Order: sequence, then structure tokens, then C-alpha cells
Amino acid sequence: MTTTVLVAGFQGAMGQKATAMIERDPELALGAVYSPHASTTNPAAYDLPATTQVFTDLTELKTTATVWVDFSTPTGAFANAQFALEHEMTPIIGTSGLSDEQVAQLTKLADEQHQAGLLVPNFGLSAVLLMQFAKQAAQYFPDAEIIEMHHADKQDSPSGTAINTAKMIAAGRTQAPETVANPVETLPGARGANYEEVPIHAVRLPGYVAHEQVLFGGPGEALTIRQDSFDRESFMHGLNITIKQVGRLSGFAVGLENVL
Ligand SMILES: NC(=O)C1=CN([C@@H]2O[C@H](COP(=O)(O)OP(=O)(O)OC[C@H]3O[C@@H](n4cnc5c(N)ncnc54)[C@H](OP(=O)(O)O)[C@@H]3O)[C@@H](O)[C@H]2O)C=CC1
Ligand SMILES: O=C(O)C1=N[C@H](C(=O)O)C[C@H](O)C1
Repeated sequence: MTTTVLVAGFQGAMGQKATAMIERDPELALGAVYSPHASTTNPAAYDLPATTQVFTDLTELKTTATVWVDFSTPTGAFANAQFALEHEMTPIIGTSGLSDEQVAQLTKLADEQHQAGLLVPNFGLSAVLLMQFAKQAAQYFPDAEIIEMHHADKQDSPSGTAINTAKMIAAGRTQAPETVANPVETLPGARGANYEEVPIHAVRLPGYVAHEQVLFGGPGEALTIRQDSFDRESFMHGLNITIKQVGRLSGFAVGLENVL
């Protein structure tokens, strides 16, 4: 059976990879693409199949796609996912930057619509394993810091993966981390952002793609866990599996591990 997919943000770095992967897979069909800033609705202009509908306006969007893949922007992704759920499409949100409150709203909407949905902070297997290992390590090393490194075009900081890693570290801890009584930052921001008592440091540099290091420190020892996406192809296997498996979920979930 063929699954028909819509890709939102199809002209972006991830959108282009995703549309190419879908076109290559005989079990998938690229039914439609969406971006509010696309200049024409002619698929030939983007080297897309003639059967792929191009939409630039949500109010005009009508498609046979059953799965909505989102690689847009933190501001666009929430409204897109709401639209998908309200129009019988299962959202797979790859876009980072959604707040916990927005995730709670999507979970409620999915339940109301009797729909599934998945937010995937990172489609890379190395990142999923890093997060699981970090949760495990936090049981013994409650003191941890995250350094995430990305390409210079990344809009949001910190990365969705870093925030999710911090959540998993917090969930894995059995003791509170140590805190400095009166910290002094002689340059504001020197200790990074703080999520669940995990400092997060975001690096944005040309040449990088997507990388994360988690540093754990304990009395007289340290543990470092690192993952690297050297190419956006690293996200495509996870995305392919998610498109094929997401329909089995009941309700809205977070994390690739839900479909592995
Ligand atoms: N989960 C994962 O494994 C991964 C997630 N990501 C995340 O995916 C997102 C996209 O990344 P990337 O492709 O690098 O970013 P890009 O900036 O390259 O692409 C985003 C695209 O979305 C378009 N866009 C803007 N607003 C909307 C909207 N409301 N609806 C649909 N499309 C819109 C943009 O168009 P225009 O430029 O004309 O505004 C642009 O073409 C980011 O949040 C990133 O963090 C990235 C890699 C892996
Ligand atoms: O913008 C990116 O590139 C990436 N974004 C995601 C995130 O914010 O975690 C996933 C991966 O890190 C690549």
C-alpha cells in the first residue's frame, strides 16, 4: 500500500532531502508540498513530479495526503500541525522550537480528532541513542552540561535535541545536581541557558551540520557522550520509518523511539 505524504517547508535544507527520499521510495508518494513563501504553484519549477500539488496558502490546501511531514520554522510548525490534525492528516513534526504548552495543545487536539501524531526532536539514530545513554548516565552522574553545535543558518537555540536531552537527564536523575550558592557571571550568558538544571551551550558555526556532546562530572571522574550528524542524510532513515509506522500510534507522542 502506498502512503501519500505532504512536506511542509519543502524548499528548505531538510524539506529538499525529505521530498527526494519520498520520491525514491516506491511505497511512498509525494502528494503535495507546502510553503507560504513559494513563488509559484507549478511543480516543474521545483523539479517535483507533475502529480505533486504545490500549496502556498493553508486556506486553499486540499490533498489526498494522509501524513504531514513538517520541516518549517518554530513559528509555522504549530499552526501547520493544528491544520494537519483538523484535516485528517497525521503530523510528523521534525521542526524544533515548539514549547511544552504547544505540545500539550497538540496532544489534546489529536485526542479530540482521534488522530495520531509524532514530534521527533531528532531523526538520527545516533542522537536517539545519545539521549537514552544520557538518561542512563544521569542516574549516577546528576551533574551534566550539554554543548550542541550546529550550522550557522540554524534559527533557533538551543536545539530541540538539546532540550529533549536535558529533559531525559532530569528524568534519569535520582539525586539533585550540585548548585553554586552565589554564581557570578562576569559576562552574562557565560554559563549558558538552563533547562531542568542542565546548562546548555549552543554553538553556531559554518562547516558544522548537527552535533551534540553531553558532559557528566562526578568526584574525580568524567564521562562524555557525543553524536555527530555529518550529513542530513542521517535523518532520512528515521523519517522513512516514521512515515510508515506513525499510523500505528494512538494519540500524539514525542520521540523517534515510539516508532522504532
Ligand atoms: N528532527 C530532526 O531530525 C531535524 C529537525 N530539523 C529542524 O527542521 C526545521 C527546518 O530546518 P531546515 O530545513 O534546516 O531549515 P530551512 O530554513 O532550510 O527550511 C525551512 C523552510 O520552511 C519554509 N517555511 C517558512 N515558514 C513556513 C511555514 N509556516 N510553513 C511551511 N514552510 C515554511 C521556509 O521558507 P522561507 O525560507 O521562504 O521562509 C524554508 O524553506 C528546523 O526547525 C530544524 O531545527 C532539522 C534537521 C533535523
Ligand atoms: O536545525 C538543525 O539542523 C537540526 N535541528 C534539530 C534540533 O533542533 O535538534 C535536529 C538536529 O539537531 C538538526
